Amino acid sequence: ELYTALVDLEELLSTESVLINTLEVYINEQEQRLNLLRRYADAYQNQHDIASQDMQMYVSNPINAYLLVKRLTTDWKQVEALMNTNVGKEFIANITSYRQHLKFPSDEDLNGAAVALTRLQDTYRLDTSSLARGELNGIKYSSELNAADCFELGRQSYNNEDYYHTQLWMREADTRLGMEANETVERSDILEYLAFSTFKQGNVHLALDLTNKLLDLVPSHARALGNKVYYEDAIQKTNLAKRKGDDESEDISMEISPKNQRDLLDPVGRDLYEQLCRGEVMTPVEILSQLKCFYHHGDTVRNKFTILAPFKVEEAYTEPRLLIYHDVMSDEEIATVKKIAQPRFKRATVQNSKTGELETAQYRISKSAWLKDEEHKHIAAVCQRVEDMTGLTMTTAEELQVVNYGIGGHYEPHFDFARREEINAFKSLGTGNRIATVLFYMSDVAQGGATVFPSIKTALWPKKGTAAFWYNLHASGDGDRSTRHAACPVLAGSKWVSNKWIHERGQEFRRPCGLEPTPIELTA
Ligand SMILES: O=C(O)CCC(=O)C(=O)O
Ligand SMILES: [Fe+2]
Repeated sequence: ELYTALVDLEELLSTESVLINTLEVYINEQEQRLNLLRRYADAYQNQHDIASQDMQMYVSNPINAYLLVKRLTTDWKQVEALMNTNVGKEFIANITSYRQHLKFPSDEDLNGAAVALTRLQDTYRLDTSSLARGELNGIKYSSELNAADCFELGRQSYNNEDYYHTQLWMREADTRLGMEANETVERSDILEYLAFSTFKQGNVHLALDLTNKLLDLVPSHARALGNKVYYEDAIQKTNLAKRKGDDESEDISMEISPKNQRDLLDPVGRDLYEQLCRGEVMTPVEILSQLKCFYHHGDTVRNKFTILAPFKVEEAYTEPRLLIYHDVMSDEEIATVKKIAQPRFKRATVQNSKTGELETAQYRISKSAWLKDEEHKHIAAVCQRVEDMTGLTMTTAEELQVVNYGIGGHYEPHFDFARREEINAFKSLGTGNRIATVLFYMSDVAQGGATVFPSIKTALWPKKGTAAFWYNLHASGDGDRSTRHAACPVLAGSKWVSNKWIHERGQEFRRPCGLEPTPIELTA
């Protein structure tokens, strides 16, 4: 699961460089072998030409006779031996041993990376051709995809039964193939996937057209012949049914699959979420006009430092009160946190609300690790800072969770607090629910990666060193459902955040009334 964090992908580049070296050495050895064989062949040809001029004369010379026999016995044995040398075997054995100590991606990684690309494509409305040209929102970042690369994206989508993206990428593969001097994929393979995914998307006529095109290329294509009959049959039945005026059987076997699996989930909510991620929806002006910036001194008795250097706080929303603290994590602290977290990264899990089990899920793609205060003075300092910022006790807070998002990494809308219906959540901790969240941004993100709150139409854009703060619970202890939030997919760059989740126990006299007006929850 390397694709889930960008830091892991970096290691793949060292794997690649080892492989490139190995391949170079292999090619050299093969070339040497072939050169030697070439020399043998030339020598044979040379002698043979001489012999051909006058064969009788040639063999009547005892030296020639000897040489001829020699060439076809011991010499030829050497040629055979050379032809037989399996240089590759040794190299393959080497590569197999690399697999034990170098990072290699798996087929699952390939699928994950492909799904991530299609997710970015949907969320940020990227058109397939621009993406294939290596452009993200008009900015050219990477190399282009060739027809075979596009074909593979289509094939991965197909394997995930995502026929919408199969169609998009197979069409792009076809377009790109038309421009290729050295074709990287067979057109018939593209057409086969394209026809079938078109059928799956409900367009039998087009599926038939495409199948006919495929049969023009490969008349004996067995599956295409079978499908052609099947599609023609389906069309005929539909026509027949139409003539009979029998509405019910109109769409025989034409199951129309949704755009993709995720569109099955609450389309309105998804739309708003994606608009926020794209920066198309912003906090309503009537809220914006109420927002202020201020200095916050915190507990100046305990921490005199904040008298001189108070926290710079910016309100991002009123109710729930969303606060942005500027410059609350130094570059040095960030470097420490990243360094300690990286070797411990594990794919982030989510709690199954029915079984209580932790499991991985497509809707949360990142890697994370937990850091204890004792591990480094910088980690302890960050924890103390959260106490100074919020006035809440850290004695019942969770350890610092550090997160890195990989290609298309994201976390779909969720609550940080446990809902009543959820089994097990936080029970074992004995510290109550997650009363508040502090989310530190430990990197800037080139494109995408906002934290968005759909219920309040607000997006926070990552800025290195800042932190967001909000209460997840009303003063009553009930969850504040308007704090539902998500991490948008990262489009370009690497996103690092860390979370400090603060719990209820110990806050009885701490939650400052002044800082947080708490309306009575009406909607729980
Ligand atoms: O990364 C983000 O922007 C939000 C992360 C988040 O919501 C979480 O980890 O609970
Ligand atoms: Fe969250």
